[in-house]
Amino acid sequence: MIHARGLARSFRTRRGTVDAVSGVDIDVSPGELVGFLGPNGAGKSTTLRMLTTLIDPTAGTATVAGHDLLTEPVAVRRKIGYVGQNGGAGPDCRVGEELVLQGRLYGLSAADAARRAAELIHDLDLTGLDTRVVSTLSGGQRRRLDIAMGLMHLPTLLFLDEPSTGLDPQSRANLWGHIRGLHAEHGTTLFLTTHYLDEADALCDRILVIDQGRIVAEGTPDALKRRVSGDLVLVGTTDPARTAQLVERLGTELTVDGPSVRFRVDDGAAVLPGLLRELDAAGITMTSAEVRRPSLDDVFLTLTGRSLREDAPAAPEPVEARP
Ligand SMILES: Nc1ncnc2c1ncn2[C@@H]1O[C@H](COP(=O)(O)OP(=O)(O)OP(=O)(O)O)[C@@H](O)[C@H]1O
Repeated sequence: MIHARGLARSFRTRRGTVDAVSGVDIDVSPGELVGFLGPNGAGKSTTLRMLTTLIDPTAGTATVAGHDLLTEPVAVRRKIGYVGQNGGAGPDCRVGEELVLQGRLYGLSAADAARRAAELIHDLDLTGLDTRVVSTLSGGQRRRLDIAMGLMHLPTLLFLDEPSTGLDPQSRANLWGHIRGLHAEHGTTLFLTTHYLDEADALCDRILVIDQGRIVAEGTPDALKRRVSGDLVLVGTTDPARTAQLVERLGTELTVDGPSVRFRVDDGAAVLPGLLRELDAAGITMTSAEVRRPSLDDVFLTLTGRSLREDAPAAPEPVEARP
């Protein structure tokens, strides 16, 4: 669905040239839900704007939805939907009219546009809002309208630029539900940018991590987490000093903190039963046990030497768990 090779974009500014994107390769298969994760200024929006034909690359090639980005930009635009950070709906327009107009702009007949608008109003939980003026919608409703507009012409590929930025936790969770629903029900290929780790983790089948214009990692959320050196195991026992001696050969980064012993191993769940038996044999009681899988933030830290959270705005909390 997307095949990009060496895609790059630089901008000339008064202070010199900014290499916003420095040659990225991207492959997205039909039906995937791919997240493009990176801190502020990493190059996410610039990449998205190139892939959606809004700006030309300075180097590289790409096919998007089966068409060449450089030689067939109009065909690309017909096949894709794009929901930018600021949305496309005019503040003074009415929800239903705006959707129908969008459909008409993409060549749908008046009847087809009205039918499609009604479907999307239902699918994106905008029922009862079709005569409302856009500026009176809540942030979550507005974002869902933006997505509906991006879907009016039945694109096979939808680009979403930071879909949940600015939304409260409830609206975010609700929007994620809708995005998952669209993906599951219609098989729409989705490519979204985010600087929220929890969003990438909760929504995406696969994540590309971009930093300073380059893709620094790629994989499923779980596979990326496995790239960090193993699970963190925390066990509480009645004799932490002797416990530490027993676990010394099991893992690395061993620390004792009060009754708790922490260490890192490849597979925390696999070592716990054996450890429990050894502690039992030594007359030591295990009072608690916890295995912590690495977070995507740990991945980013391992890859770049700095925390993603240092750059990214804090995500609203709390958020729903992945179903
Ligand atoms: N039109 C432009 N002129 C000059 N520099 C630009 C322009 N657009 C983007 N840049 C620069 O390119 C780099 C990448 O910007 P981009 O907007 O792609 O990052 P991003 O990952 O989307 O960030 P954010 O999460 O803040 O939206 C930044 O250093 C930015 O300042």
